Amino acid sequence: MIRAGIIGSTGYAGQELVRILLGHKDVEIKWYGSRSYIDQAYASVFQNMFQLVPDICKGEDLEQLCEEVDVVFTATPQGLCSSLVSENVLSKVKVIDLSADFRIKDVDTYEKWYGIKHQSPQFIKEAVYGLCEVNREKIKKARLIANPGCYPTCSFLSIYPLAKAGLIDMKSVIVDAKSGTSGAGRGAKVANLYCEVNESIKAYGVATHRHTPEIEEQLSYASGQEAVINFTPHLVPMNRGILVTAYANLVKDVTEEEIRKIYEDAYKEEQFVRFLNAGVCPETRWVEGSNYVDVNVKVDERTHRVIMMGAMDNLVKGAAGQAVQNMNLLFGLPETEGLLMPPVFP
Ligand SMILES: NC(=O)C1=CN([C@@H]2O[C@H](COP(=O)(O)OP(=O)(O)OC[C@H]3O[C@@H](n4cnc5c(N)ncnc54)[C@H](OP(=O)(O)O)[C@@H]3O)[C@@H](O)[C@H]2O)C=CC1
Ligand SMILES: CC(=O)N[C@@H](CCC(=O)OP(=O)(O)O)C(=O)O
Repeated sequence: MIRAGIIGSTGYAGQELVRILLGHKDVEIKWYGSRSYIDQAYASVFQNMFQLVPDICKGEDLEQLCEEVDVVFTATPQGLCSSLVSENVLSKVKVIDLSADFRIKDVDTYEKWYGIKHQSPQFIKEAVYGLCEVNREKIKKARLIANPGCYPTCSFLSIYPLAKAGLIDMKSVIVDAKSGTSGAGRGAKVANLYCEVNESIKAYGVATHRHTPEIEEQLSYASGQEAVINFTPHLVPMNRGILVTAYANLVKDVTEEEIRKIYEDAYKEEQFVRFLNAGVCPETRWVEGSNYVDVNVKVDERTHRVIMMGAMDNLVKGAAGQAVQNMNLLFGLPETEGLLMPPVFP
């Protein structure tokens, strides 16, 4: 059995990790980490875990934790993982960080967009960006995984086949994205109260959202060119889900059929990326609770642009599910272990 510890198990992403790992036949959760609920029963924080989790919450002592487990998930705010990780820790356990601390390779870019000083830049280079569809082989050998952001996962997987094929102008990409409120975490914030979110939809972080450099960096690697995007996230009144609609100028004359073939080839071996039939638009309701990303593409011949669409569950493929997918690769397990639950509907 793989022994797992979760720092931040009392947040939304952490709770989703608990839910998924409880159904994973090769994993035993040994450490339910928290900051505010130390010594309290985990099931008193999340009643859905009543009679399923008898454990008591513990703190975030990573040095102690790494004596007791094989893998540590950090589902904590930006800056925490980088302040805890050390050579000693990495020599003993695998670390999968759900925050952004190790996603961006250039430390100045991280510090500029996140507004905080990086606490352990010496580990940025070795950290592997945990997008399994692209970095599978590197992930298998890693000690430290930077689990991708929710918007970046959905945006990147929607655009990736055309970026890689060199068919779109990488400075013309516009990503319009929408997220349910669980994306903002469980912490109390006025902006996330029911009356503030319900019956309304708004853009936020316009031209300043911290996921912009992450998406640009990954698209640059995929295309071999510098990607510069406009990224606009929106908050929508639903619990879970991310929807991406991305636009780009085509740089060659290609037919819809040719483009569909590129997507089919890119994703035919991918268990968790579902390339939909022509004309079917991805919807968050068809992926909720699952590790699937649904994508589709449409050429607008009139404007010579292409529209790339994606939908996924921000807490599963956008966070905990992707983290478990990474863990499976790190421990030589089938990548899909514990992750084949079908989407929930209605
Ligand atoms: N929500 C989402 O859709 C996604 C989230 N992520 C990332 O996952 C991480 C967690 O996000 P999310 O679950 O939404 O956030 P939440 O606010 O819901 O949860 C944060 C968790 O971190 C714990 N925590 C906060 N500060 C500390 C600290 N100083 N020491 C130890 N533990 C601490 C909290 O403990 P306590 O409850 O005891 O206060 C809680 O368990 C973030 O980095 C986020 O960017 C990534 C992709 C998607
Ligand atoms: C709706 C909402 O507020 N979403 C969050 C992003 C989700 C998240 O937690 O960020 P990471 O994926 O980088 O970890 C935000 O915009 O800041």
